[in-house]
Amino acid sequence: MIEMTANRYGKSRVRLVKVTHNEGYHELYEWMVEVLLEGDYETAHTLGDNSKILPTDTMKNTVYFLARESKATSIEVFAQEMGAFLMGRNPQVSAVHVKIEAVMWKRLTIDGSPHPDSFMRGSNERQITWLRQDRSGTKLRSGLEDLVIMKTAKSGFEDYIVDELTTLKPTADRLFCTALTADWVYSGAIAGGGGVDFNALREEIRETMLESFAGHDSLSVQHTLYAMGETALNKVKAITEVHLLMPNKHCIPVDLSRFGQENPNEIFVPTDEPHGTIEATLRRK
Ligand SMILES: O=c1[nH]c(=O)c2[nH]c(=O)[nH]c2[nH]1
Repeated sequence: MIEMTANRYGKSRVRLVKVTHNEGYHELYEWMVEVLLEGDYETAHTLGDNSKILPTDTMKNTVYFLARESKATSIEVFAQEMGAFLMGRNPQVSAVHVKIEAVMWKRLTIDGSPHPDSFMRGSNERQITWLRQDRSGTKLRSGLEDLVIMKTAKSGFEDYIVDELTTLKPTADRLFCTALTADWVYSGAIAGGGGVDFNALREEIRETMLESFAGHDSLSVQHTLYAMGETALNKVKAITEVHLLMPNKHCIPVDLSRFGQENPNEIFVPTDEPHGTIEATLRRK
Protein backbone atom coordinates (compact mmCIF):
# COMPACT_ATOMS: atom_id res chain seq x y z
CA MET A 1 0.00 0.00 0.00
CA ILE A 2 1.34 3.42 -0.96
CA GLU A 3 0.25 6.80 0.27
CA MET A 4 1.17 10.21 -1.09
CA THR A 5 2.48 12.29 1.79
CA ALA A 6 2.87 15.61 -0.01
CA ASN A 7 2.39 17.12 -3.41
CA ARG A 8 2.25 20.49 -5.07
CA TYR A 9 2.34 21.71 -8.62
CA GLY A 10 2.43 24.94 -10.56
CA LYS A 11 4.43 27.12 -12.92
CA SER A 12 8.02 28.24 -12.46
CA ARG A 13 10.14 30.93 -14.04
CA VAL A 14 7.25 33.06 -15.26
CA ARG A 15 9.19 36.15 -16.27
CA LEU A 16 7.68 39.56 -16.72
CA VAL A 17 8.73 43.14 -17.21
CA LYS A 18 6.24 45.73 -16.05
CA VAL A 19 6.33 49.39 -16.99
CA THR A 20 4.11 51.83 -15.14
CA HIS A 21 3.39 55.01 -17.08
CA ASN A 22 3.23 57.86 -14.60
CA GLU A 23 2.84 61.51 -15.58
CA GLY A 24 6.34 62.50 -16.68
CA TYR A 25 8.19 59.33 -15.64
CA HIS A 26 8.06 55.54 -15.91
CA GLU A 27 8.66 52.82 -13.32
CA LEU A 28 10.30 49.57 -14.42
CA TYR A 29 10.10 46.16 -12.73
CA GLU A 30 11.50 42.81 -13.83
CA TRP A 31 10.13 39.86 -11.90
CA MET A 32 10.32 36.09 -12.15
CA VAL A 33 7.40 34.32 -10.50
CA GLU A 34 6.82 30.78 -9.32
CA VAL A 35 3.37 29.75 -8.20
CA LEU A 36 2.63 26.32 -6.70
CA LEU A 37 -0.64 24.90 -5.38
CA GLU A 38 -1.26 22.34 -2.64
CA GLY A 39 -4.68 20.80 -2.22
CA ASP A 40 -7.10 18.02 -2.97
CA TYR A 41 -5.08 16.32 -5.70
CA GLU A 42 -5.18 12.68 -4.56
CA THR A 43 -7.34 11.42 -7.45
CA ALA A 44 -5.41 13.52 -9.93
CA HIS A 45 -2.40 11.38 -9.08
CA THR A 46 -4.03 8.01 -8.47
CA LEU A 47 -6.74 8.02 -11.18
CA GLY A 48 -5.63 10.67 -13.65
CA ASP A 49 -8.70 12.71 -12.70
CA ASN A 50 -8.00 16.28 -13.85
CA SER A 51 -11.33 17.73 -12.73
CA LYS A 52 -9.73 19.71 -9.90
CA ILE A 53 -6.58 20.70 -11.76
CA LEU A 54 -6.14 24.36 -12.57
CA PRO A 55 -3.72 24.10 -15.52
CA THR A 56 -0.27 25.50 -14.90
CA ASP A 57 -0.78 27.40 -18.15
CA THR A 58 -3.69 29.22 -16.49
CA MET A 59 -1.46 29.99 -13.49
CA LYS A 60 1.03 31.58 -15.88
CA ASN A 61 -1.77 33.65 -17.43
CA THR A 62 -2.92 34.64 -13.93
CA VAL A 63 0.51 36.17 -13.28
CA TYR A 64 0.22 38.39 -16.37
CA PHE A 65 -3.44 39.23 -15.72
CA LEU A 66 -2.81 40.26 -12.12
CA ALA A 67 0.36 42.14 -13.03
CA ARG A 68 -1.78 44.31 -15.31
CA GLU A 69 -4.47 44.86 -12.66
CA SER A 70 -2.10 45.33 -9.73
CA LYS A 71 -0.83 48.57 -8.22
CA ALA A 72 1.83 46.66 -6.25
CA THR A 73 5.26 48.25 -6.24
CA SER A 74 6.84 45.49 -4.15
CA ILE A 75 7.24 41.77 -4.82
CA GLU A 76 5.77 41.06 -1.37
CA VAL A 77 2.47 42.83 -2.09
CA PHE A 78 2.21 41.22 -5.53
CA ALA A 79 2.80 37.80 -3.90
CA GLN A 80 0.01 38.56 -1.39
CA GLU A 81 -2.32 39.48 -4.26
CA MET A 82 -1.49 36.28 -6.16
CA GLY A 83 -2.13 34.20 -3.03
CA ALA A 84 -5.49 35.86 -2.29
CA PHE A 85 -6.66 35.61 -5.92
CA LEU A 86 -5.88 31.90 -6.30
CA MET A 87 -7.24 30.93 -2.86
CA GLY A 88 -10.41 32.91 -3.50
CA ARG A 89 -11.25 31.13 -6.76
CA ASN A 90 -10.08 27.59 -6.04
CA PRO A 91 -11.82 25.78 -3.17
CA GLN A 92 -9.77 22.64 -3.94
CA VAL A 93 -6.57 24.55 -2.99
CA SER A 94 -5.38 24.36 0.61
CA ALA A 95 -2.21 26.42 0.20
CA VAL A 96 -0.62 28.67 -2.38
CA HIS A 97 3.15 29.16 -2.57
CA VAL A 98 4.42 32.19 -4.43
CA LYS A 99 8.09 32.97 -4.97
CA ILE A 100 9.09 36.16 -6.76
CA GLU A 101 12.62 37.17 -7.71
CA ALA A 102 13.37 40.72 -8.82
CA VAL A 103 16.44 41.88 -10.65
CA MET A 104 17.62 45.40 -10.00
CA TRP A 105 17.03 48.05 -12.62
CA LYS A 106 18.32 51.47 -11.62
CA ARG A 107 17.16 54.73 -13.11
CA LEU A 108 19.88 56.39 -15.21
CA THR A 109 21.21 59.74 -14.10
CA ILE A 110 21.80 61.98 -17.11
CA ASP A 111 23.36 65.44 -16.71
CA GLY A 112 22.99 65.02 -12.95
CA SER A 113 19.22 64.36 -13.10
CA PRO A 114 17.22 61.14 -12.81
CA HIS A 115 16.08 60.16 -16.31
CA PRO A 116 12.31 59.65 -16.65
CA ASP A 117 12.42 56.53 -18.82
CA SER A 118 15.94 55.06 -19.10
CA PHE A 119 17.40 52.46 -16.77
CA MET A 120 20.52 50.40 -16.16
CA ARG A 121 20.79 46.80 -15.00
CA GLY A 122 22.67 46.73 -11.70
CA SER A 123 24.73 43.87 -10.33
CA ASN A 124 23.64 40.22 -10.21
CA GLU A 125 22.00 40.88 -6.84
CA ARG A 126 18.45 39.58 -6.71
CA GLN A 127 15.63 40.50 -4.35
CA ILE A 128 13.34 37.60 -3.45
CA THR A 129 10.16 36.88 -1.56
CA TRP A 130 8.45 33.60 -0.61
CA LEU A 131 4.81 33.58 0.42
CA ARG A 132 2.81 30.63 1.73
CA GLN A 133 -0.86 31.32 2.17
CA ASP A 134 -3.26 28.72 3.52
CA ARG A 135 -6.82 28.92 4.87
CA SER A 136 -5.53 29.94 8.33
CA GLY A 137 -3.01 32.63 7.42
CA THR A 138 0.05 33.83 5.58
CA LYS A 139 3.76 33.26 6.07
CA LEU A 140 6.14 35.64 4.38
CA ARG A 141 9.88 35.43 4.01
CA SER A 142 11.97 37.85 1.97
CA GLY A 143 15.61 38.11 1.17
CA LEU A 144 18.39 38.80 -1.26
CA GLU A 145 20.97 36.73 -3.10
CA ASP A 146 24.39 37.33 -4.56
CA LEU A 147 25.19 40.69 -3.00
CA VAL A 148 28.98 40.68 -3.49
CA ILE A 149 30.83 42.71 -0.85
CA MET A 150 34.43 43.04 0.24
CA LYS A 151 36.22 44.73 3.14
CA THR A 152 39.92 45.44 2.84
CA ALA A 153 40.57 46.25 6.52
CA LYS A 154 39.39 45.18 9.98
CA SER A 155 39.34 41.46 9.15
CA GLY A 156 41.52 38.69 10.57
CA PHE A 157 41.43 34.99 11.38
CA GLU A 158 43.63 33.72 14.23
CA ASP A 159 43.67 31.37 17.21
CA TYR A 160 41.92 28.49 15.44
CA ILE A 161 42.71 24.79 15.92
CA VAL A 162 46.17 23.90 14.69
CA ASP A 163 46.90 20.22 14.06
CA GLU A 164 49.19 18.21 11.79
CA LEU A 165 46.99 19.02 8.75
CA THR A 166 46.97 22.78 9.28
CA THR A 167 48.79 24.83 6.65
CA LEU A 168 46.77 28.09 6.99
CA LYS A 169 48.74 30.97 8.49
CA PRO A 170 46.98 33.13 11.06
CA THR A 171 46.48 36.73 10.00
CA ALA A 172 45.23 39.90 11.64
CA ASP A 173 44.82 41.57 8.25
CA ARG A 174 43.19 39.93 5.26
CA LEU A 175 40.60 40.66 2.60
CA PHE A 176 37.07 39.60 3.44
CA CYS A 177 34.99 38.96 0.32
CA THR A 178 31.60 37.28 0.20
CA ALA A 179 28.48 36.95 -1.92
CA LEU A 180 25.79 37.52 0.69
CA THR A 181 22.58 35.52 0.71
CA ALA A 182 20.19 36.65 3.42
CA ASP A 183 16.56 35.98 4.13
CA TRP A 184 14.29 37.05 6.93
CA VAL A 185 10.85 36.08 8.24
CA TYR A 186 8.18 38.73 8.71
CA SER A 187 5.97 38.55 11.79
CA GLY A 188 2.44 37.25 11.22
CA ALA A 189 0.82 40.69 11.48
CA ILE A 190 3.12 42.08 8.79
CA ALA A 191 2.82 39.00 6.54
CA GLY A 192 -0.98 39.08 6.44
CA GLY A 193 -1.49 42.81 6.86
CA GLY A 194 -2.07 45.46 4.22
CA GLY A 195 -0.40 48.82 3.73
CA VAL A 196 3.10 47.65 4.63
CA ASP A 197 5.97 49.36 2.79
CA PHE A 198 8.02 46.23 2.09
CA ASN A 199 10.48 48.08 -0.11
CA ALA A 200 11.33 50.42 2.78
CA LEU A 201 11.70 47.49 5.20
CA ARG A 202 13.94 45.64 2.72
CA GLU A 203 16.09 48.72 2.22
CA GLU A 204 16.44 49.20 5.98
CA ILE A 205 17.45 45.57 6.55
CA ARG A 206 19.89 45.62 3.63
CA GLU A 207 21.48 48.92 4.69
CA THR A 208 21.72 47.80 8.32
CA MET A 209 23.53 44.60 7.34
CA LEU A 210 25.90 46.47 5.03
CA GLU A 211 26.66 49.08 7.69
CA SER A 212 27.40 46.33 10.15
CA PHE A 213 29.64 44.49 7.63
CA ALA A 214 31.61 47.67 6.92
CA GLY A 215 32.05 48.74 10.53
CA HIS A 216 32.76 45.38 12.13
CA ASP A 217 36.13 44.43 13.59
CA SER A 218 35.95 40.93 12.17
CA LEU A 219 37.68 38.05 13.94
CA SER A 220 36.10 35.59 11.45
CA VAL A 221 33.30 35.36 8.89
CA GLN A 222 31.19 33.71 11.61
CA HIS A 223 31.79 36.70 13.90
CA THR A 224 30.70 39.25 11.27
CA LEU A 225 27.76 37.17 10.05
CA TYR A 226 26.41 37.10 13.61
CA ALA A 227 26.91 40.85 14.04
CA MET A 228 25.03 41.53 10.79
CA GLY A 229 22.09 39.32 11.74
CA GLU A 230 21.99 40.64 15.29
CA THR A 231 21.86 44.30 14.18
CA ALA A 232 19.13 43.57 11.63
CA LEU A 233 16.98 41.84 14.27
CA ASN A 234 17.61 44.59 16.83
CA LYS A 235 16.79 47.38 14.41
CA VAL A 236 13.84 46.00 12.44
CA LYS A 237 11.07 44.79 14.73
CA ALA A 238 8.93 43.58 11.79
CA ILE A 239 11.19 40.53 11.36
CA THR A 240 11.45 37.60 13.74
CA GLU A 241 14.26 35.56 12.24
CA VAL A 242 17.15 36.07 9.86
CA HIS A 243 19.27 33.55 7.98
CA LEU A 244 22.61 34.50 6.46
CA LEU A 245 24.82 32.51 4.12
CA MET A 246 28.27 33.96 3.52
CA PRO A 247 30.73 32.07 1.34
CA ASN A 248 34.29 33.01 2.21
CA LYS A 249 35.64 33.96 -1.23
CA HIS A 250 39.30 33.70 -0.42
CA CYS A 251 41.72 36.27 -1.79
CA ILE A 252 45.21 34.84 -1.48
CA PRO A 253 48.16 37.24 -1.12
CA VAL A 254 50.71 36.70 -3.91
CA ASP A 255 54.24 35.76 -2.78
CA LEU A 256 56.19 38.62 -4.37
CA SER A 257 59.42 37.82 -2.47
CA ARG A 258 60.39 35.73 -5.54
CA PHE A 259 60.73 39.04 -7.38
CA GLY A 260 62.44 40.78 -4.48
CA GLN A 261 59.23 42.68 -3.66
CA GLU A 262 57.27 43.10 -0.47
CA ASN A 263 53.53 42.52 -0.50
CA PRO A 264 51.98 44.62 2.29
CA ASN A 265 48.52 43.17 1.57
CA GLU A 266 48.18 44.87 -1.81
CA ILE A 267 48.32 42.12 -4.47
CA PHE A 268 45.98 39.10 -4.19
CA VAL A 269 44.66 36.24 -6.30
CA PRO A 270 40.87 36.09 -6.01
CA THR A 271 39.61 32.50 -5.95
CA ASP A 272 36.13 31.08 -6.53
CA GLU A 273 36.77 27.53 -5.43
CA PRO A 274 37.09 25.96 -3.10
CA HIS A 275 35.36 28.49 -0.85
CA GLY A 276 34.39 28.48 2.80
CA THR A 277 30.68 28.17 3.57
CA ILE A 278 29.46 29.95 6.67
CA GLU A 279 25.75 29.95 7.48
CA ALA A 280 23.55 30.65 10.51
CA THR A 281 19.96 31.42 11.46
CA LEU A 282 19.29 33.90 14.27
CA ARG A 283 16.03 34.72 15.96
CA ARG A 284 14.92 36.98 18.76
CA LYS A 285 14.46 35.02 22.03
O1 LIG B 1 36.50 33.44 8.86
C1 LIG B 1 36.90 32.28 8.71
N1 LIG B 1 36.23 31.25 9.30
C2 LIG B 1 36.63 29.95 9.15
O2 LIG B 1 36.00 29.03 9.71
C3 LIG B 1 37.76 29.73 8.34
N2 LIG B 1 38.42 28.59 7.98
C4 LIG B 1 39.44 28.97 7.17
O3 LIG B 1 40.27 28.19 6.63
N3 LIG B 1 39.47 30.32 7.02
C5 LIG B 1 38.43 30.81 7.74
N4 LIG B 1 37.98 32.08 7.93
